[in-house]
Amino acid sequence: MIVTVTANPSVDRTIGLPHALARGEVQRAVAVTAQPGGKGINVARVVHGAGLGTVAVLPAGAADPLLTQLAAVGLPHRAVSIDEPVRTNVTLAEPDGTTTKINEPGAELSAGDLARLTDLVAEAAADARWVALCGSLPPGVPADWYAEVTARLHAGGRRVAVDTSGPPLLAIAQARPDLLKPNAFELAELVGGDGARLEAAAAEGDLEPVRGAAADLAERTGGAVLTTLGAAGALLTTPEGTWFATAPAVRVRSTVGAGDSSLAGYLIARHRGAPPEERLRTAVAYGSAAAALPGTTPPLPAHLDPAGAHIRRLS
Ligand SMILES: Nc1ncnc2c1ncn2[C@@H]1O[C@H](COP(=O)(O)OP(=O)(O)O)[C@@H](O)[C@H]1O
Ligand SMILES: O=P(O)(O)OC[C@H]1O[C@](O)(COP(=O)(O)O)[C@@H](O)[C@@H]1O
Repeated sequence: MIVTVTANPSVDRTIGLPHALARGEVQRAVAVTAQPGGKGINVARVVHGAGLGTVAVLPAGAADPLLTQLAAVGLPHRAVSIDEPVRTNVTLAEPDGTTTKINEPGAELSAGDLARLTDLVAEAAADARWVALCGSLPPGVPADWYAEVTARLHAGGRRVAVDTSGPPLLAIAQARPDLLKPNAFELAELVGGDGARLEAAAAEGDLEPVRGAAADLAERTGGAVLTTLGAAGALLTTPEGTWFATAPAVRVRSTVGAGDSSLAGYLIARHRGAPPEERLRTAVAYGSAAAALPGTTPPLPAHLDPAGAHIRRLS
């Protein structure tokens, strides 16, 4: 069982444009979709699609459209009821696959909401092997909440994966999560440097900058670090070794949910007892399959091209 936590869920509204985005001009959308979103929800949908047990934990009012959407897609979930509506995050999708995301701050959680969410996470995690804490934190939630929840889950013998950014990411390393999933920009936030340069160097075959940065981070957390590098692939750093994988070539339609799908792929393979290099292969296969699908559509096993990922051991 893999439990996911999304303190700041969303309804993802994807607006398809017929041409490249033209700032300051009127453009007509060619397609508009609304899908359940938020990082933990996306991870849980991929895990569910792979046939593994999962529960997504989140805050949302009983009549919120997000819960209707989750019921419609059949995702097992448990929600703490809140008063404010769940946010809407907008993606502008251009024909060449360029995606521009505008994420709202999210529904504020009161101290009582947060206490109930924290208790629900502990309760849902009772049967879990892994708990994935995913995404930004909404207003009202302190930046060290993931660190606090991680300590509580560790005390109960659970393994914890974290995918976040900004202040909650800076606060998590000292809680020693078992797995961190930064992208190149988040890795640079944590250890310094320039994320775009890390990704560009990796795309040109120079893996040393990202290898060194991820090794620094892994030393601080003591756990594994899965650094995703967009079209350049991903790097897995563990106490047993470091591996790089190229991403399978795909026609990109929407990269929204690609990183979440990578994390889900890693956890699916880990849950099945796969060795590190196969976990990495599964992660990039899921990430690239997500990038080839529209909006926030979660990839299924049938969408994967694991042979399209080439794995190299670096150390
Ligand atoms: N343009 C792309 N072509 C192929 N695969 C991609 C592309 N962009 C992302 N991916 C896949 O999705 C994974 C996660 O992407 P990334 O952009 O690093 O994550 P995040 O969404 O967290 O920023 C990558 O490791 C890769 O497998
Ligand atoms: O919590 P954040 O950082 O605002 O991100 C939430 C957004 O990210 C997503 O989870 C997609 O994430 P990735 O593209 O990084 O996989 C969307 O579903 C959601 O709208």
